[in-house]
Amino acid sequence: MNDSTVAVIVVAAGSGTRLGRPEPKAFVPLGDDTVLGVALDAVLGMSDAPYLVVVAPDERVEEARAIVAARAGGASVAFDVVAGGETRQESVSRGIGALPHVIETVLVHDAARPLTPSIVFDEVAAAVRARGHGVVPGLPVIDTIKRVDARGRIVATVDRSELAAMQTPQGFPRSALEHAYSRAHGEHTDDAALVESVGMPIDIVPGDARAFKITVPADLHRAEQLVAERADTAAAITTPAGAASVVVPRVGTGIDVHAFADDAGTPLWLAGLNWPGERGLSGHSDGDAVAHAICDALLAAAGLGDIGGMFGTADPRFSGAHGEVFLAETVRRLADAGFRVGNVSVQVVGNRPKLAPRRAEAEALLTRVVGAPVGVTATTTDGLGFTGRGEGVTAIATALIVPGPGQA
Ligand SMILES: Nc1ccn([C@@H]2O[C@H](COP(=O)(O)OP(=O)(O)OP(=O)(O)O)[C@@H](O)[C@H]2O)c(=O)n1
Ligand SMILES: C[C@](O)(CO)[C@H](O)COP(=O)(O)O
Repeated sequence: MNDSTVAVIVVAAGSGTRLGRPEPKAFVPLGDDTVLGVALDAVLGMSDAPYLVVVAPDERVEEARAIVAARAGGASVAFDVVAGGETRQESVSRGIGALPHVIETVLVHDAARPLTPSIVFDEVAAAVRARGHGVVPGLPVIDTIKRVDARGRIVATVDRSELAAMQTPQGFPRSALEHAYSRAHGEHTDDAALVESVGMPIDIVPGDARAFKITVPADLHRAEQLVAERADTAAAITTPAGAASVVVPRVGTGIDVHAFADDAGTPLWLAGLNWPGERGLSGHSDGDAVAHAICDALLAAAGLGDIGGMFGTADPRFSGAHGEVFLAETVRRLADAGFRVGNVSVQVVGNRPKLAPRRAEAEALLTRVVGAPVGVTATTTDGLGFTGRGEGVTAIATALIVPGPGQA
């Protein structure tokens, strides 16, 4: 058995009213499994197996125990299953009550977010241990948000740069979580809100688009598609029949360089974002080297040429055009050619802008436009070369794409 001091409480006791299925949401089929089963696989994929507490509807505790035992036994993971309460908060509270004494770090996770990658659990647990206080994954808010009155009339537009959409797993030192649960008043929709309410600090780390919550039928449909894609990939790689028709992914590389503009008033657009206060890049379009490098990597992988060949270098229709325009069209052309994007990794080389504070925002925006995970990293060249002298920016992208039937 594991001797971890980390526990994950998986809350699965909700009824799933908004999903509108006869069975509670965690027991709804997902692929050849259930929502709960898929969520547990993600937890059990952590690099160090945690202690597991599953909180199930009162009448489904034994069914949940069988689902957990089938997996946790093989993984030598110690676990408990307890009955939940009327609200999520009550269910979490009952999960906390089932923690063994040795546990020091607690992650609370919604079973309703079954496709959360295991690495998110690892990162949240590591961050809680390193910082000694609460850590929750969040994504930047992409839509414009309005405050609305009871009549449905807009009262104000909220500054979304101050907002983040909360996901789970939400991690806390055990002592902080227990303290907050023993002191908090009223009902809170997540554990961070409850811990905040007693004045304890919580940090946000980047969430993951795959950690979306299954709330309404469209979410379940999206999860089913992702699970089916995962199963197809696994079958292609692991089964003898699949080996004969294995789908070979393709990779492509793209590099783009733009000089900083002479005019200090030129706005900077990079990674799809506007960077107020930073000098812009020169170019026929908006000079977004990150978006352009990604386009080249995608086009190269698909054998569709490059961004210059596709959009020209002086077409007046693209004068000042934002990177999103080129990216969206590139992805569309790939789809027409029978490819879908697996993932993209792009590195920015330059002194400015400092990417780290807005990395999550850039990744979320690019991920949305590309329709697949986009990771963004940044580095400097220790003062060497044109990037080191602060004369411009380089971006280097690698894209992995998957051919559809007939393309392999
Ligand atoms: N009494 C409750 C309510 C919710 N949850 C869990 O909290 C997570 C987030 O809740 P939500 O997605 O809102 O689930 P439901 O309450 O089931 O959905 P609905 O509000 O549509 O009924 C889910 O994993 C759910 O199982 C729980 O354990 N106990
Ligand atoms: C915990 C949570 O998933 C964070 O986003 C969310 O608050 C719970 O969902 P609900 O729909 O508010 O119950």
